[in-house]
Amino acid sequence: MTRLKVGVLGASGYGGAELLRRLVTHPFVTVSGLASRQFAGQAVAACWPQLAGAALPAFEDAEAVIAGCDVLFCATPHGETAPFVQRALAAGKRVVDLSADFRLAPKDYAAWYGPHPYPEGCARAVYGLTELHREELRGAELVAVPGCNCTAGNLALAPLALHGLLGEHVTVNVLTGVSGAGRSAALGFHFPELNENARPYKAGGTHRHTAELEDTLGRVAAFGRQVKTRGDFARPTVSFTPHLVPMTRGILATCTVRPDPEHPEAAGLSTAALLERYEDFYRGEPLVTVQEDLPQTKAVSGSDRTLVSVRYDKRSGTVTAFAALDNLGKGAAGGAVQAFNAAHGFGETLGLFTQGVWP
Ligand SMILES: NC(=O)C1=CN([C@@H]2O[C@H](COP(=O)(O)OP(=O)(O)OC[C@H]3O[C@@H](n4cnc5c(N)ncnc54)[C@H](OP(=O)(O)O)[C@@H]3O)[C@@H](O)[C@H]2O)C=CC1
Ligand SMILES: CC(=O)N[C@@H](CCC(=O)OP(=O)(O)O)C(=O)O
Repeated sequence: MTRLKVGVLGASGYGGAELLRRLVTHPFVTVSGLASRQFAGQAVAACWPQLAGAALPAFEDAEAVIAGCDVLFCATPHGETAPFVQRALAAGKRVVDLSADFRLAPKDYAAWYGPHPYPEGCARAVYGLTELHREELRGAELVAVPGCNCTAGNLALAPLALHGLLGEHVTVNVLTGVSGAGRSAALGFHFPELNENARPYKAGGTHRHTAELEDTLGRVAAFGRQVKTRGDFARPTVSFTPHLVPMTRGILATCTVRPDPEHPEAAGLSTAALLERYEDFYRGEPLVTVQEDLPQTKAVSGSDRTLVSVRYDKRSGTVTAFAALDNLGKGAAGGAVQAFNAAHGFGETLGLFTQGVWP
């Protein structure tokens, strides 16, 4: 099979670096270009010591990267990315976008981000959570890779959504590593401010990932296991609170719901019964492991796996679902390469890391 020429925008950022670490090992990919404004003209090692010696071209400007590729990965900030995507699609390229620019319908994007820079593009995008959109991803010209917090929360809760067990209100709390804020994060992300510290942020229903959580859970409740990106469906209300904790990588999502006591399955709920439903839901998934042990972030660090578990609290009638993933792995670059593989009919784990590193 001929190799696809793949270009990466935002290659000097954390998401970009993790894309390169995966794409250099992919048997059906040649990395044809890397873009950075800060490092244009320099070798990759000038920016990334961990990639010194890898078979990668020097950084150049974004337009040259777009012109030279078959498939473009965008690891650039939301709002800045849509114009690149528009130009790449117009030039007949396929796009895998790690930013938030094509995840939501234009009216929802406007509510959380402001006016959409290229609203027509949204209709061409497939949401890149492969476990739920695998069929729809095949042949997709534009993949909108989910956010890291949403990947964790939605993988934790999707089996409950399928069974109608979300109840009236969904609470999603995440602990997130600092690399989630990107390499260019500002004051407040420096070591002295983070070390020995844990702090919530964007609380009170203000985090832009709330819309993505509600979208995905609504889709699963409405359409079942293989869902469509667009369409009419009711959304649950999600209360989402992220917490920044002093670790480099990782997301741990802890999600609590109270199923309707009148629901036909409510009387038979137990942890064992829930784990069985989760195992059914994720059976055969190469990158999601359902386990009885409670997930922890170190077990997925450096990998593209997600660990999921669930508990029933009989006393309060609540279900708590957990997911752990690496925000730069399954939560960004790993999820992106998995969706790229699904879109192109490649083996889904090509280029990916199915095991983590420990310690
Ligand atoms: N970090 C994470 O855990 C996750 C990140 N994402 C998303 O992935 C994308 C990248 O995030 P991350 O790698 O963390 O961010 P970083 O801040 O680490 O990197 C951002 C990259 O974008 C480039 N860039 C910034 N502004 C522009 C611009 N106007 N035009 C062209 N290039 C630009 C920068 O390169 P230079 O300045 O050299 O040009 C840099 O390479 C974002 O959309 C983010 O939301 C998604 C899931 C998880
Ligand atoms: C620690 C931290 O700040 N995390 C970021 C993660 C954002 C992210 O990467 O998600 P997108 O792809 O949607 O931008 C946040 O919570 O906003």
